[in-house]
Amino acid sequence: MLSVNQLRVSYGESEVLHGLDFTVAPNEIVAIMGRNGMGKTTLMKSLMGIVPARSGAIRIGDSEITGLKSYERVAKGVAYVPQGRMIFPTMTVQENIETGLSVHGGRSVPGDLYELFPVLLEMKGRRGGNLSGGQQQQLAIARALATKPKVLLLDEPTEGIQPSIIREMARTLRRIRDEKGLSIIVSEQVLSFALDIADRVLVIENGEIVHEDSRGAIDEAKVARLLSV
Ligand SMILES: Nc1ncnc2c1ncn2[C@@H]1O[C@H](COP(=O)(O)OP(=O)(O)OP(=O)(O)O)[C@@H](O)[C@H]1O
Repeated sequence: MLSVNQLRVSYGESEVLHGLDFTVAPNEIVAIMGRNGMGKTTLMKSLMGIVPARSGAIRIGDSEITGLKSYERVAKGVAYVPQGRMIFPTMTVQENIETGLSVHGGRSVPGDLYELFPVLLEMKGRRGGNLSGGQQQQLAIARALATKPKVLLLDEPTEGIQPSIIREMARTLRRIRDEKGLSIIVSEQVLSFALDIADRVLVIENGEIVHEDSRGAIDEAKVARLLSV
């Protein structure tokens, strides 16, 4: 569904991603792991069109999206849950989700979103800023799903979230993948969460993919070593 070829990204003269190659299939969850500063957020932002690619190609199916603006990528089926969630704090839960509907001209929040996240139904009239961190993360995921994506990008979704909620989030993401057949890319530093959800783990170090394992054959010790300083 998503393919990335020789993707290079720079900030000014400083190249941060040095020619990444990977694909993500429909129904597949890929975890991009790596220590702080290794380029995970930059990769997410470049897939979303927030930072430009210096060279290389990003495709959704056969359609190249490398030069497209972010909103055009959303229309092509890419959705993004940024690090820190970035929900709209003064808008209600329902209004936050509705911002995602406009992409396809929908008016009301589809029931299946509230089915995935019952807590959001309970709180639909509350301001986003008054929700807990875990609830805001669910809201950010619901808002992304409202755009009916083919590829869902999540940047460090577990950051600042308590362990019981992280386990629930893992279950929900697997359910979303199974029910909607999405490709999910999640950047992560928490190994237990990645092992819980990922069909494949890629480890990024200094802007290059240095290790790749598939579910069932994940070399936990090696990945843990790459994640430790
Ligand atoms: N706007 C920017 N201008 C210049 N350099 C940047 C910018 N954003 C990030 N960088 C640099 O790019 C490199 C990769 O950063 P990035 O944020 O992608 O890493 P990360 O793996 O997501 O880390 P974290 O886990 O802390 O979010 C780092 O060396 C960082 O200092």
